[in-house]
Amino acid sequence: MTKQILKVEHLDKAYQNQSVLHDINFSINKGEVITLLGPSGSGKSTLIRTLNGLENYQAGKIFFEGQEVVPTEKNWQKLRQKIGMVFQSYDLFPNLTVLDNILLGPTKVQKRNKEELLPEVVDLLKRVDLEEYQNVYPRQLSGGQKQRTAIVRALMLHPEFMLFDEVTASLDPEMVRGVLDIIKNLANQNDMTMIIVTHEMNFAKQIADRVLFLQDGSILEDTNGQDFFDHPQTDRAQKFLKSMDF
Ligand SMILES: Nc1ncnc2c1ncn2[C@@H]1O[C@H](COP(=O)(O)OP(=O)(O)OP(=O)(O)O)[C@@H](O)[C@H]1O
Repeated sequence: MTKQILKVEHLDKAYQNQSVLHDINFSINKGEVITLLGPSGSGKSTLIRTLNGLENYQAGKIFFEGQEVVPTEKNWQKLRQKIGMVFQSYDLFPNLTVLDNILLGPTKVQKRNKEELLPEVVDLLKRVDLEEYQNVYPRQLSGGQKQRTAIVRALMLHPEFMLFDEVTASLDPEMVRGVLDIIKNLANQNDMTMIIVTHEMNFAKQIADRVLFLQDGSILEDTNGQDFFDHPQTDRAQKFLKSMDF
């Protein structure tokens, strides 16, 4: 049976007096990959951050695995053990090595011990080609390496659901592919559920089971990935794809 991971109902969000998300409704099932597309300022980052409790909202409901999320900081903290998030800025601690950055969450939040965690960290670092960098500090890494470290850090908490917010936006072009390949591998393995904000249209087309297209804070299209790229229904989405040279 298909398991619904997340459902959003009638979500409204404003910053001060500026309304940025209006009546957002969608759901995502286990193993599904959604890409969130839309012009700059359409509300993509705000929406994805709201799903992880990093932004408050004024109206609407969010359900995680069938249960309504009562939006208190304590509840979000608990949920963030199940919902991993990787941002455009890597947010690594500069005074901690790669290894210690990765171990911080599982040791502090989940109270697991370092020795027990090490084989898993090493395995994940191997998978992202960073095995040699365990004892290096973030300032000694390239942007792509930092981003791959941030992804491993998120995966160590064994999330059921991953949110990626423009993770390649600040990377040099030659670093982008490595990071996108890791996300693609994750999507193909483990039945990982994902919502991805990206400006990389080829990647979005390859990975998206579904596309949510946002415009001015509203979902204009919620459609199967292939259909969105082959036959966008709205003029606005057609124009958007053209503007992205797609
Ligand atoms: N912290 C904030 N305070 C006030 N307004 C904000 C804040 N963050 C975003 N906004 C506004 O909310 C709207 C949506 O911004 P958001 O960053 O979610 O869009 P986006 O689709 O992710 O854009 P981009 O593709 O450029 O990253 C914009 O008008 C933006 O100026």
